[in-house]
Amino acid sequence: MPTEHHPADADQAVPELGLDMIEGQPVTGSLGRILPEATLARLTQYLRALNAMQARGDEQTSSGVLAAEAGVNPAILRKDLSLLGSYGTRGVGYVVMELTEHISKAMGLLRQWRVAIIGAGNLGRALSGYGGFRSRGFEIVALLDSAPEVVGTVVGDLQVQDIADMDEILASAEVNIAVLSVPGGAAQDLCNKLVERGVRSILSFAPVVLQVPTGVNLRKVDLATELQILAYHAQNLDT
Ligand SMILES: NC(=O)c1ccc[n+]([C@@H]2O[C@H](COP(=O)([O-])OP(=O)(O)OC[C@H]3O[C@@H](n4cnc5c(N)ncnc54)[C@H](O)[C@@H]3O)[C@@H](O)[C@H]2O)c1
Repeated sequence: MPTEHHPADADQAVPELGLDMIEGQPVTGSLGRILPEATLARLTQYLRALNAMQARGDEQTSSGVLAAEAGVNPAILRKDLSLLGSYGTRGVGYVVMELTEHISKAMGLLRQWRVAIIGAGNLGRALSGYGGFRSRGFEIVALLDSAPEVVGTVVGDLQVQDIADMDEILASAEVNIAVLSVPGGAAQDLCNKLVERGVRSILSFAPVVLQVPTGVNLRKVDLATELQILAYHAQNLDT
């Protein structure tokens, strides 16, 4: 079992953690390496578990407890945290607040991200009405649509704006992340326009493959794919 050091000790042992999050660029670890996608996904699980610990007043935790609450193997957790230059202390473990801040900093979550949702249909309206983004550092600052009957309607504290005014809206609202919740046929054109206007982080729900140039981060959410994978596993359980 690897020795664990307190994060405060780690700061002394590793004076320059080298954590950096450049807008639109992948997160890099203590050695300046890009963190693996799987590690990034697990870091969000650690944060969720740490937030739950904070909510119930736990001040310290161990890699074993954190791993169990995050649903991850403890050895993998220690390896992930070592990529951030973060170490606990054997017998003491991690200070919950410090580790939360450490992971949040590495992931670029100590700043507020300004999100525009393009497409104010069923999905766009549901997303913009969800209160859980703001507390995690993502503020929905604009909701845009092209349909005349949708533009001007109100969702929560946002009024749907006309996509024709996208340029001014992106600039004035200082948008740095865009969410595409439009039909597949409209997605690539909108994606191109967003990139042309300097948006370098795009999350798409559209059921199409989108092309973006180097330097733009595109992520896709596809519940249908997840369901199909579940169906495959369910079928194997039945046989
Ligand atoms: N990835 C997933 O898991 C998932 C789940 C549900 C829906 N979807 C996809 O998300 C998208 C939205 O689904 P929905 O149910 O909200 O559809 P919807 O028809 O209710 O809403 C789409 C909205 O996009 C607007 N729109 C169309 N073209 C536009 C353009 N060029 N500019 C701006 N707005 C435009 C429409 O006016 C409409 O309000 C669809 O592509 C759907 O397939 C994905």
